[in-house]
Amino acid sequence: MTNRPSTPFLDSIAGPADLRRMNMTALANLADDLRAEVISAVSETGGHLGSSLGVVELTVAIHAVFDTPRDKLIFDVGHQCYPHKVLTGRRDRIRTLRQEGGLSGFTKRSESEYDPFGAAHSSTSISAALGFTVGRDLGMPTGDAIAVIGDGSISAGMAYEAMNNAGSEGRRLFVILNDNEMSIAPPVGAMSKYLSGLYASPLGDLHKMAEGFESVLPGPIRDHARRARQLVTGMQSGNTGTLFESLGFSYIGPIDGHDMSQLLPVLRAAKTRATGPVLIHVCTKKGKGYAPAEQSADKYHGVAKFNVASGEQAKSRPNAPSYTKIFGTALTVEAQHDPRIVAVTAAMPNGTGVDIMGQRFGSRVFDVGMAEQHGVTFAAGMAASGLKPFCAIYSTFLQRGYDQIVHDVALQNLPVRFAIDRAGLVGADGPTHAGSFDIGYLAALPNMVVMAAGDELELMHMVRTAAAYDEGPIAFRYPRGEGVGLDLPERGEIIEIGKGRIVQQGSDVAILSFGAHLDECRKAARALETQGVSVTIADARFAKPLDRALIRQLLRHHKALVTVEQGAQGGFGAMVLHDLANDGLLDGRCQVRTMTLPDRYIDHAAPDVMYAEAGLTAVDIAATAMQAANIGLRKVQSRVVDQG
Ligand SMILES: Cc1ncc(C[n+]2csc(CCOP(=O)(O)OP(=O)(O)O)c2C)c(N)n1
Ligand SMILES: CC(=O)[C@@H](O)[C@H](O)COP(=O)(O)O
Ligand SMILES: [Mg+2]
Repeated sequence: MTNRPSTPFLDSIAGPADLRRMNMTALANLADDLRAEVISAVSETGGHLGSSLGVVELTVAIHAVFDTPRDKLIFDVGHQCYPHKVLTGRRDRIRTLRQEGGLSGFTKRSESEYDPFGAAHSSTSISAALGFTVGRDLGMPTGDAIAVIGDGSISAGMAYEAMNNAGSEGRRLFVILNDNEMSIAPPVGAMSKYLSGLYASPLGDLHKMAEGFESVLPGPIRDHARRARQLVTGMQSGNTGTLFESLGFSYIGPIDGHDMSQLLPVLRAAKTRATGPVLIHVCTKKGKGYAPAEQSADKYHGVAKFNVASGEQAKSRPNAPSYTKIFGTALTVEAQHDPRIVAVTAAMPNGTGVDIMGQRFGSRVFDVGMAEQHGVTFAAGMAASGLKPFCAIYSTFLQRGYDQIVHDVALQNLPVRFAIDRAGLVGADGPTHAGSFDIGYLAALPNMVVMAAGDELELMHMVRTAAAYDEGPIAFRYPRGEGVGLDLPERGEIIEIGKGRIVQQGSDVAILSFGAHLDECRKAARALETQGVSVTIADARFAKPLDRALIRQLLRHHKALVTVEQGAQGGFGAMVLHDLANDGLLDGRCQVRTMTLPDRYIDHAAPDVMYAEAGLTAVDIAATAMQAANIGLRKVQSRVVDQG
């Protein structure tokens, strides 16, 4: 166990109710202890450190002023909730964060009454908070609702939808904008510039304060605020105030989100006076109070385990480059060959690897901010203009832009290329981030071509194939993490649309893999072969259009055909069943089984543990093949385990 910090103030409290009896100095001391505890805990678990450090004082102040859990505190994304979890009865488990059986890395309703709403996908907090205010006003047993949303997350369309509605509803609602001038990368967009302008003036910290709040503020802050507001209002003659006020919110701020002498009176004033929606603009530093984080370009947004003294992170020693890196490099090669190739990311240039292309072709890479819906249709417009857009969005986040894929891309048959990273189970981020559904939701769409890379070489082929394919929309998926360590060429080959490939030829059972579980299928085949079972492995490559000839060939020549995919029911296996059933080929001569993720959500753990929980290991695949072919289940399990 690494040495734990001394945290006397934190040790002295049992929960948020204790904070309401503490004075400002004690609360500031508590915040210092809380920061030390979070740094210590995350050094042992890894996780979203930077965001959590930025809201330590804010979290203490909110719990000190509001009556949580009756008042509902809703964090947007929830990656910054570690201080909140320590304060709300989970300090004893904080070092299980993001580990099998441990605390979630995000807020989660089933984890605590202090987590009234789950998160992880951004920009949902204001909508949820507004929902709680309606509940309150219609007599449900709930108090105030406070949404804490970051400057990155508030740039998403859903946040505006919610503010627009909140402004017209006029209900008492608190939105705290946590503005640290960072998303995962530095923020982009006009909103980011606008927010910077709100506190860039020389009028000191509190140059903008909503009318009516000054009267309940303590002396020095009140006078300073009144003077500042009068100055700003005078300067902006004719302009009633901020964007938020135009949306029907009272606006307070910007205030220093690390200064308890500002946070406490402002939150108390807002709580005392608010009769409608209030937005409190709080300026913070991502990574605050931990030098390695503050000095890092990404502010330690997502870290591995690390040494507290040095900040040095535990380096994973992958045996191969990540799929992400291979994608980014292959895309850059294609961009060299074709000036029409452009790339779109939704605030994740590094996570998707398009930053690699950006280093060479910066003017052809577009970061639209946390705005997947816009990003998809933006790419559709690019395609309609004759460009070749690669829209690189994680599988789970692409869900945010589904109607745009249907309505703006597939229906118009526009050649948008979807590079879908984090396909399948992703590990510590858990079920909110699992890339489970893209196969089904894309293969259902007429005009859509749906591919999945069986390994990193296949990914290179698919990037080149997508670059060359201009007949309509095309998508290719690949998992989080590294490939199997293949030697890779300079550039991939173009593969024939709708054609799969035989990986090895056998005769008893056939395993038809779609995507990167191909390696697990190889392990299953090896185990089966030691038991005298002859196995064909085929890589489908396409869920749409299917390689119907290959599937019929497998069906004709084997006792069993097992499909395997890193996706939910209703995906690749379902497409195969549709095809066979409609040709009357499911006559039992060859038994067909489809292996998918189960119809439930898999809790966070290491990916291999999650796939075991999902029933998708090599042992599971081998056993399914044996059962389907009605071949006695000999000691398959032991062989697979022995081979590892
Ligand atoms: C819909 C969606 N897209 C992308 C992400 C990935 N993501 C997680 S946090 C983050 C940046 C959040 O920035 P901000 O809201 O400013 O919070 P901060 O990290 O600065 O505290 C992004 C892009 C997400 N969680 N949800
Ligand atoms: C909080 C959030 O949604 C992102 O930070 C996400 O955790 C990134 O996932 P990767 O670590 O797979 O890039
Ligand atoms: Mg931010």
